[in-house]
Amino acid sequence: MTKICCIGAGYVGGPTCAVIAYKCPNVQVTIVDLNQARIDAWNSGNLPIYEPGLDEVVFACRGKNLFFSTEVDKAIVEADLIFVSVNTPTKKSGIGAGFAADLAYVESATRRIAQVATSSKIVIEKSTVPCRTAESMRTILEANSHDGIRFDILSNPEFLAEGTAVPDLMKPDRVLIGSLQTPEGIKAQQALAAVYANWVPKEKIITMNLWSSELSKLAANALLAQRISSINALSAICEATGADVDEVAYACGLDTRIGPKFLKASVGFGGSCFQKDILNLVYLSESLHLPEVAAYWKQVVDMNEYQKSRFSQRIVKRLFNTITNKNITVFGFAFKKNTGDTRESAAITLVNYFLQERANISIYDPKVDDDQIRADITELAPVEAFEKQIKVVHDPYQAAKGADAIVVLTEWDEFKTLNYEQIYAGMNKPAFIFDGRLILDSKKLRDIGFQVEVIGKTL
Ligand SMILES: NC(=O)c1ccc[n+]([C@@H]2O[C@H](COP(=O)([O-])OP(=O)(O)OC[C@H]3O[C@@H](n4cnc5c(N)ncnc54)[C@H](O)[C@@H]3O)[C@@H](O)[C@H]2O)c1
Ligand SMILES: O=c1ccn([C@@H]2O[C@H](COP(=O)(O)OP(=O)(O)O[C@H]3O[C@H](CO)[C@@H](O)[C@H](O)[C@H]3O)[C@@H](O)[C@H]2O)c(=O)[nH]1
Repeated sequence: MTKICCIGAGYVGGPTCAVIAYKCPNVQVTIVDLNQARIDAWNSGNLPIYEPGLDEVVFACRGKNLFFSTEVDKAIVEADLIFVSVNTPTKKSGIGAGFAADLAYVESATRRIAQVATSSKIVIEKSTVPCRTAESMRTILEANSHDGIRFDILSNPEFLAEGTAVPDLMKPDRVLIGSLQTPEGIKAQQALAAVYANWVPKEKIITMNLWSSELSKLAANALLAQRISSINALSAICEATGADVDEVAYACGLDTRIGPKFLKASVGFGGSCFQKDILNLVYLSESLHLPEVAAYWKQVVDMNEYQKSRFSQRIVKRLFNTITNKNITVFGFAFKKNTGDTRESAAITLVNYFLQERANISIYDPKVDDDQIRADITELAPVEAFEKQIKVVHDPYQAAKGADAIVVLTEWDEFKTLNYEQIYAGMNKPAFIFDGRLILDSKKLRDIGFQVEVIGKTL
């Protein structure tokens, strides 16, 4: 029986390897992590991450061919293939701070493999890493190889999006497997391809060289984020001219060369990947002495910051140039719908801005934990300000009671079907609603009596 170990039981390692176990009953999968609480949650009825369809997958195989454990060394020793799926956050200090990826976790997982392995392994880079990281991993592994043990390194970046992780994994657009183009590298590539071939059509399993595979991951995220920044840049022109950004996106998206996806204007992209990976690409470009290339990609992130600040300023301006002591209700704190994840969520930036303007804020999100909201906000603002000015509320109607304005920051479907007559009745007048996700029926809201402001539209 093939044995797979996955180091890192996070948003990627957990769902990815759970789906492998689900689709490959003849493969034994052990997902390990140093974080005991996370592993305990994976072994409980309440999984540590919310993803539609994930419970079914995990509960179907857990205890059969899927295991969660903190026994990292044991799982490494037993495995034939080892996924390294640890976090690679942006460095907060030292060389490259604010841009470069922090590879400390990748390195420590790699060193652990080198230290404890007693047989040859295929080591798979699943984390998103700068181009040529596999070379450093190989150097560490080879320097620590002993007793004729061989390590082959593959790059197998993950393209799942949060909120749709399970369907993305079940039916991926493509699976990339990069390897050194040596006979051993190609053999390792085939071994991993054989695992995916249990459910992914052969033509979607793409093999290529290691560096192309590593760079393709950063490139795909940069191109996706660039589309959002492009439509957001156009949303500013729409607001200034009377054009409607949804109509512009629709018109452009009908061109088959452009396509309709990822052209939804918004308050700005969030999530743990886009900003981190673009900054990583910017750093890589600078390290390669390509300043023009670095500046080009940096602009995608700058435009995203501009969009958040532009929307905040529009809110204050419409609320008669002050929100001090006004009641602002925030609908949605997650970085996108169908996830409880708040990493780099636009809501964090906006709520902090409202705090600085000394507004009273009530926040409603259907999935994000209260503690998470508190942690995100107090990372930037004093705890006293949080205590005094912020309430986390578990009911949208309660959250909007007595509000001067509602600000929609996450595109949760439930926000479309709330009873806005009831909400309007309980708000201060004039009652404002700011749609940062272009999901609400503006006409209906205006008929109720709301003052409605939508990104990329002048109503
Ligand atoms: N979140 C996504 O949607 C997504 C999608 C594609 C790729 N990625 C990439 O995948 C990687 C992982 O992302 P994530 O969101 O799953 O991160 P995460 O923070 O949710 O999970 C990483 C886990 O690795 C564990 N870990 C760190 N070092 C370890 C070690 N030495 N031994 C054992 N466990 C260790 C941490 O405790 C943590 O639980 C990142 O490089 C990210 O860029 C993320
Ligand atoms: O038209 C759009 C599409 C998305 N977003 C926002 O963009 C952010 C990112 O969304 P999405 O890409 O759907 O979620 P992620 O989970 O961050 O997934 C991205 O990042 C992952 C981590 O690298 C990759 O694996 C995925 O392919 C890539 O889509 C969110 O804030 C969305 O609300 C928009 O504003 N407009």
